[in-house]
Amino acid sequence: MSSTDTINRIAVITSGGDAPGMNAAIRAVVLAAENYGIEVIGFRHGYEGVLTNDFTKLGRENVEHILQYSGTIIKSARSERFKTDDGGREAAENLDAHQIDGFIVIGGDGSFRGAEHLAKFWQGAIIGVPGTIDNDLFGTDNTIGYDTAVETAMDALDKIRDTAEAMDRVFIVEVMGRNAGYIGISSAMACGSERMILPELQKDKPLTVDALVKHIEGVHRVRGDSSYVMVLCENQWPGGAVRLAEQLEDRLNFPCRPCLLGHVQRGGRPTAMDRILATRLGVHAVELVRQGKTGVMAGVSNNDLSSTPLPETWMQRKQLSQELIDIQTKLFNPVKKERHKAVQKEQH
Ligand SMILES: Nc1ncnc2c1ncn2[C@@H]1O[C@H](COP(=O)(O)OP(=O)(O)O)[C@@H](O)[C@H]1O
Ligand SMILES: O=P(O)(O)OC[C@H]1O[C@](O)(COP(=O)(O)O)[C@@H](O)[C@@H]1O
Repeated sequence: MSSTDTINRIAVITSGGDAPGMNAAIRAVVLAAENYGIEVIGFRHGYEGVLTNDFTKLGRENVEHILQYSGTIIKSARSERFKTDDGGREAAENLDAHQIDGFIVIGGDGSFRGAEHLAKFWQGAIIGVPGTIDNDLFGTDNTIGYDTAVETAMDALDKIRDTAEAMDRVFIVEVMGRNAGYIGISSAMACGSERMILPELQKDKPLTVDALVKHIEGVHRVRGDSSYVMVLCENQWPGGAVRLAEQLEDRLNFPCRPCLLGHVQRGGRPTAMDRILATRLGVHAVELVRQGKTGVMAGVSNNDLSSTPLPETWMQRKQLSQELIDIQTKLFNPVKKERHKAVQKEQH
């Protein structure tokens, strides 16, 4: 394995879904590397660029003023070809041809699986940097992009609430997260949503149209005419928010509107939190390469820098906060509160 003295050149890719803050992470890698006299090259379009040898040299002048922009200056992509053994071997040959000592991949769990795949064919140091809006990686408090995505969802939900409240409407707002409920629960709490449909809760006790209708009617009974904003995580309802809105409208006989936030959540100015996280993790990744570490993800745990073996990042499940779930589903659930009051009245 490489040691501090032998690190001359590092390659970096952004892979999988782009996330706000990826540019800040690239910048941090380049500036930290330059500090140690290490050259950096960026392969474009993730692993695909490593296969096609599509690369660019990255120096201070390329990255100085990019941290306020989302997207990624070296582009991101998904590559099916890389997943094969031939793909892995070809990528390794290209990295050797460039005399790369360390490889930094900024992406999500799929990209880290790709890093493990590469390690079968390539001997250099491989470090993962968690970049995904989904926040679904074990070994780091937050992933790069998550905070910005929640801000974006919150902004949209606040706007939806204005119309919902003015017209006493039900809205179903679909947020991203693939199969994780982090964006869902955080944006729901930040906006005082009446109901959330999260993958983590659906697994134990899937919600039905009947249960949702009952809840909406319960909220109307408690509050009178009022808005009702539901946060639905993607992939949690057949047909998504559009279908669910139709099903509810059929039963309730008043307007239920769907709203899909989609890729809006992947763009926009990264929040300060994401820029700072990305900067810390980019620098940390370079330091890990210099220390001769490989096969780990650079993370921040309890606000301290950490490193976690790559397979653990996707094999161990990061848990949603039970405290947040309880506040949303029990303490602040208007219908549960009504029942609680009724029980208290009976007891006196
Ligand atoms: N099991 C795997 N083996 C090899 N490469 C993989 C594997 N899973 C994902 N990859 C590579 O990582 C890329 C990004 O993965 P993907 O799941 O799409 O995004 P993310 O990293 O955001 O989770 C894939 O297109 C593929 O090139
Ligand atoms: O970019 P695509 O192919 O539309 O994929 C959408 C998916 O990407 C994400 O935005 C980010 O996920 P990844 O970081 O794992 O790619 C998910 O929330 C969403 O399910």
